[in-house]
Amino acid sequence: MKITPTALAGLVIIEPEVHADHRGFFMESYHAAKLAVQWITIDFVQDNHSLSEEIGVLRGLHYQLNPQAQTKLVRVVAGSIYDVAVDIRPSSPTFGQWVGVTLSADNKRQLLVPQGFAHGFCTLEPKTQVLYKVDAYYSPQHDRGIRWNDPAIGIVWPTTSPILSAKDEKHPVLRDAEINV
Ligand SMILES: Cc1cn([C@H]2C[C@H](O)[C@@H](COP(=O)(O)OP(=O)(O)O[C@H]3O[C@@H](C)C(=O)[C@@H](O)[C@H]3O)O2)c(=O)[nH]c1=O
Repeated sequence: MKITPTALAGLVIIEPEVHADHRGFFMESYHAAKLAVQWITIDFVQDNHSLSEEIGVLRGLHYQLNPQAQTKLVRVVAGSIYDVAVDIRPSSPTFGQWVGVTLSADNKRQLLVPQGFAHGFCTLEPKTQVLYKVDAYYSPQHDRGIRWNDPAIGIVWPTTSPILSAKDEKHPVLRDAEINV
């Protein structure tokens, strides 16, 4: 398992070891003890799975307020996404900065998004399926969003006209968002 830090503290890319043979491949997609060796210990409690039918489906930018803030371990099992995390930790020296990584069924990369980040992704292929583990249960009362195209954040998405949910069309910009994470 290879762990690569990003420019944002705590946000890391994880690449599992892939064992390929004539049948296909095998990999440990999650291994608590191997992550613990790298000082990453998380008690995941919920697994999520989404399917996006079209290219250009954008889900985000999402987070939950305390005490239901979530760490997310994101991976793709069909298709590919441009996966984005924005640092919204109020006291962080990188507050408001973002990182984007391509995750695909082929590259098998995972993005570990810590609590204190807003998260979103845009599909790069039709019929893309995303799996992610979270360490706090979904809580609609704590669920919040930030506008995907907040100019102050300046994310360079793969499309300027994404397919959005009704909810994601209405989020405030970061400056107006509630962020007691
Ligand atoms: C996130 C979530 C949603 N739901 C329900 C609520 C709603 O009826 C339906 C669809 O929810 P949403 O529109 O919020 O789904 P979606 O836009 O896919 O939300 C997800 O986006 C990505 C980027 C994340 O980071 C996730 O944490 C999550 O916020 O599923 C659950 O039952 N449990 C959950 O954990």
